[in-house]
Amino acid sequence: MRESRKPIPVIVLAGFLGSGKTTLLTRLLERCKTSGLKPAVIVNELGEVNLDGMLVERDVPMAEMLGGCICCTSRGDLGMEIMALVQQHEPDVILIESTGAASPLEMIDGITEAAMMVRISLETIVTVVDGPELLRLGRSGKGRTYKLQRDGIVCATSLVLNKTDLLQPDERVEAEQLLRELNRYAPVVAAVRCDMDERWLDDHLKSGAEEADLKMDMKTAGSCSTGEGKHAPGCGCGHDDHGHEHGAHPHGEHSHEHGARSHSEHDHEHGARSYSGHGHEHGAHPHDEHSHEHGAHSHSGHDHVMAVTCYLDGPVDSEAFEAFLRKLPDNVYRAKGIVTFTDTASRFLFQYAYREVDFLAIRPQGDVKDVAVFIGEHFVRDEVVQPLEQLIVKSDGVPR
Ligand SMILES: Nc1nc2c(ncn2[C@@H]2O[C@H](COP(=O)(O)OP(=O)(O)OP(=O)(O)O)[C@@H](O)[C@H]2O)c(=O)[nH]1
Repeated sequence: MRESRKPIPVIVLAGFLGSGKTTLLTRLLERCKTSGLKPAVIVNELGEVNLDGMLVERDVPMAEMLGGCICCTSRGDLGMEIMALVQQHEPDVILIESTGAASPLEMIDGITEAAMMVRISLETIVTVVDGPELLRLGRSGKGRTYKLQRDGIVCATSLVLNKTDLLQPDERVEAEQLLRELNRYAPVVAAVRCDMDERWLDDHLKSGAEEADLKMDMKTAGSCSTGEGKHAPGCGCGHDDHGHEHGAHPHGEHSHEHGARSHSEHDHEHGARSYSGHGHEHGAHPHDEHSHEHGAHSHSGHDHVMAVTCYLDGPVDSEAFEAFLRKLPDNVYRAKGIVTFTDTASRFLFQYAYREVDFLAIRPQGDVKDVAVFIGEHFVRDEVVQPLEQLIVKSDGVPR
């Protein structure tokens, strides 16, 4: 158990929607496990279901802040969650994954407020950057989405240039230069699937290890430092530690052509929270009045980023579902959820980010409903939800 007088380090995982925060969270948690560190996690999602928690092992204390953006909920809420975790679990390190639409600057206030009550210290803000998206938005150099992405980069103490497998070598150089221009101080590491080396992970978790006087086997840590531009090795894993099939296509194929990818998360459910403004504009969602009719709930954390949560009350055909994802409107840039297919035995966690689709076979514990969450800018809810509802096969075996 940690000495009570030493502050517990808090690490914020920031980064725009779909950049790879949950991927990094799972890597940090795996490293905590091998290092004997006891983590606690706070997960924040724009949708009303904790899909990001799907892969967090059940013995890791986790607080969920769902249905809104951590930086827009009252700072007190974040502070209360931190205090509750510290008091109940006495973790060695607290990892906070923010929604991809959060401004870390706003979260810092909440964490600092908690620091006045319990012994914690904000050690690191790691911002995970989606390489291709950075270039796309950086080249246009304008728009609120770019501003959100830029804010995350500017206030980072550590930057991960992720998804470099999707960048040409010259594009990677351009992306690194752009990051340098936006933030001259934070070390930048390029990565594929946030596959950071052990040294990097230990450096980010180390204050917890030192303070808690726990055994961190530094001999196993790589010799590579967190230097600028260091390229982390690509992920070669086919399985995760949770007995899930990794990277499985619903038809059993591993399709590189279609960008089928693997991913791991956890599930929980929680009620939506209310907002209090901190200098953002918050409008009611224009389609809110329809949301309950179809079992879907819409929510807008920032006025231009909205999330629609849609529960599915039957299975769908896997090919039709994948085709549906590929035809999502351009302004829906993130979708994720849990589906049951008519033509496979397993249920799947699906991920969609900027036209890339991933399926992961899962066996959720407990009563987990099929659900899809769509996140984007100013999209028309029914253009997304109606085609999906038409795919749902009712108990008589007929699609709607
Ligand atoms: N090609 C590629 N895909 C990646 C990489 N890292 C993550 N992904 C995929 O990108 C998608 C989003 O990854 P997540 O880790 O869930 O991203 P996130 O930032 O937690 O997403 P939100 O919580 O929705 O903001 C998943 O399908 C991942 O498998 C990478 O380096 N390369």
